[in-house]
Amino acid sequence: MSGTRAAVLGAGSWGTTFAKVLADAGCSVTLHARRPELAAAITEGRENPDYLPGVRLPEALTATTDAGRALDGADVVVLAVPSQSLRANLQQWTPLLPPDATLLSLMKGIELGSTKRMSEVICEVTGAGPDRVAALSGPNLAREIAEEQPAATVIACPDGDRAATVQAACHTPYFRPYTNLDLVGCELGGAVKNVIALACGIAEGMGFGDNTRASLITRGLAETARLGIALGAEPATFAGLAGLGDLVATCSSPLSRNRTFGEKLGRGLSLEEVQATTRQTAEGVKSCRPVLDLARAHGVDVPLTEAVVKICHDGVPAGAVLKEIMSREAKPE
Ligand SMILES: NC(=O)c1ccc[n+]([C@@H]2O[C@H](COP(=O)([O-])OP(=O)(O)OC[C@H]3O[C@@H](n4cnc5c(N)ncnc54)[C@H](O)[C@@H]3O)[C@@H](O)[C@H]2O)c1
Ligand SMILES: O=P(O)(O)OC[C@H](O)CO
Repeated sequence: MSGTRAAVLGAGSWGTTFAKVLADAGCSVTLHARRPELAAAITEGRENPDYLPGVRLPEALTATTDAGRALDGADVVVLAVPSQSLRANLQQWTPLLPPDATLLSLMKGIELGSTKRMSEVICEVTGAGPDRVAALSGPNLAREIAEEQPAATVIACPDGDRAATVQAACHTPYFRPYTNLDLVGCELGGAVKNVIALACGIAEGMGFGDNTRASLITRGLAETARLGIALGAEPATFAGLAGLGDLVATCSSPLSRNRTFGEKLGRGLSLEEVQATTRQTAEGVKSCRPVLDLARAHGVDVPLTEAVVKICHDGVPAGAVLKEIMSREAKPE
């Protein structure tokens, strides 16, 4: 869709990859990076060596450390920073936002403390109405998409026309976006799958195989849908790309940061030891707590999320949590 101007704020794995998708779809794209050396490597070297080494970035994509320059005249503003830093980042960017631009969240997390979804944080900080805010979510491991391996995704927005405009702006021969009006369900699917991927990684690290993973995926989907429905989501969303699709990809792929993080915990490393091994974002580590808080506030049972919180934050050994979860009261499926 030639003529669309996009600003992508956050030059990590997914921000850079999605900036490439937009450029490949015909948009003119400016990517905001925090470090000048990274902005220069992207604009002059056509590569993001820190997050996507070896991937050639298109000519229609430039990078800058100047947020005002990136946002000037943007039709679509894409937010691609870690969920827990969105509020602070947005407070700086809000005065620079073009008044009618669509605000598109790529983030998959729930805010600590407030238990807000990312679109709720965006509306609160920027004052934008909910019809101006969209979220993109689906089975989208950045590296695979940067390599142009075919994948599908969902653009969720309560305003269907706006969702369709974003869909057209990022549709390429390797990236196929669908629209969905269920913003709550799509955002929740993306946030909770990271918690379940941690559980799958922990199981992998403990030496368990495919039956365990399939059981976690299936019961993880059940608790995601229970919570989502309590929050007003459409049940069908959880059978779609932003639900089951993303859950399967993230829980199965060695490329997933959440699954990899869990695997190291399952092998016996402490949270701090695992954190020291990566600079990339494993959103489920922080989001598991607000997901549990949200579930408790709505009287929803989320045993796998509770188990992940215990292992990550309460120092309970994975073996003890496993025994507890397997001996829960037997019940119908
Ligand atoms: N990587 C993927 O495959 C993928 C796919 C779909 C969705 N997501 C989601 O997209 C969001 C961004 O993920 P990512 O993979 O690009 O993360 P990343 O860790 O690769 O990059 C994060 C980016 O945010 C910037 N940033 C700005 N403020 C920051 C702060 N205060 N602290 C730390 N970094 C800050 C960093 O400089 C970096 O450029 C996450 O919510 C993630 O769940 C990621
Ligand atoms: O690497 P992860 O675990 O953050 O997962 C990346 C994407 O969300 C997969 O869709």
